[in-house]
Amino acid sequence: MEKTLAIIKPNAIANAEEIEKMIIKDGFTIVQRRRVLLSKEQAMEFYAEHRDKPFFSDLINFMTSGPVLAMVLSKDRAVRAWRRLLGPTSVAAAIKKHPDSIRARFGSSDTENAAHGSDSAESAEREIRFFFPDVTLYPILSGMEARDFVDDYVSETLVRGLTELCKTKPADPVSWLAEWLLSNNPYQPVQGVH
Ligand SMILES: Nc1ncnc2c1ncn2[C@@H]1O[C@H](COP(=O)(O)OP(=O)(O)OP(=O)(O)O)[C@@H](O)[C@H]1O
Repeated sequence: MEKTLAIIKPNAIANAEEIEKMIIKDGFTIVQRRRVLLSKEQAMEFYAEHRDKPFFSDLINFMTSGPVLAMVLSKDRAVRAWRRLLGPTSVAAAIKKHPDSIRARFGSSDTENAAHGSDSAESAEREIRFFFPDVTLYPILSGMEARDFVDDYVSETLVRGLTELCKTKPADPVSWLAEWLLSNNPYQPVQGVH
């Protein structure tokens, strides 16, 4: 499944719930979500390619004027599908040509156009890293591949954890097991020594 980055911009954050419903209805899975207030430096880095455009300072002021909701969306051809649901950059064009699109419904001007979407798979990867540095971008395994992965990397540790759980009998077994698995994961990332 392809992934893309969606941002609900400050002028549409009050409509985030309704926009999320549109996203789900369109068949996307929301893999990650994070509400953040961008600093000017972060917004300038994110929109660096537009640094010489006349609308750049308005864009930076707008994007830092309130919280944004960043989401990783997953679906077959997610980049293209999300941009279709967004509608054109210009809100006037969106209202005219795609009145059901997110920008037509929730945008208020060419800058305050409600939401963002990555423009290619490459941009999506970079932009997802920007907001979610820890996210796994590898495809989610299914079927035999998933079973092999569980056999090779999960079962042994999980059985050890469940055995300890039975011995310990904690009040909240789910949280206890989650903590135990985090502390006993044999595949923890190793910190390099520089
Ligand atoms: N002509 C313009 N006047 C004012 N603001 C603009 C204009 N063109 C773009 N912007 C603002 O800059 C953002 C980035 O522009 P870009 O050309 O990358 O559009 P986009 O790819 O449709 O939008 P986004 O990158 O936010 O998904 C736009 O979403 C909009 O907020």
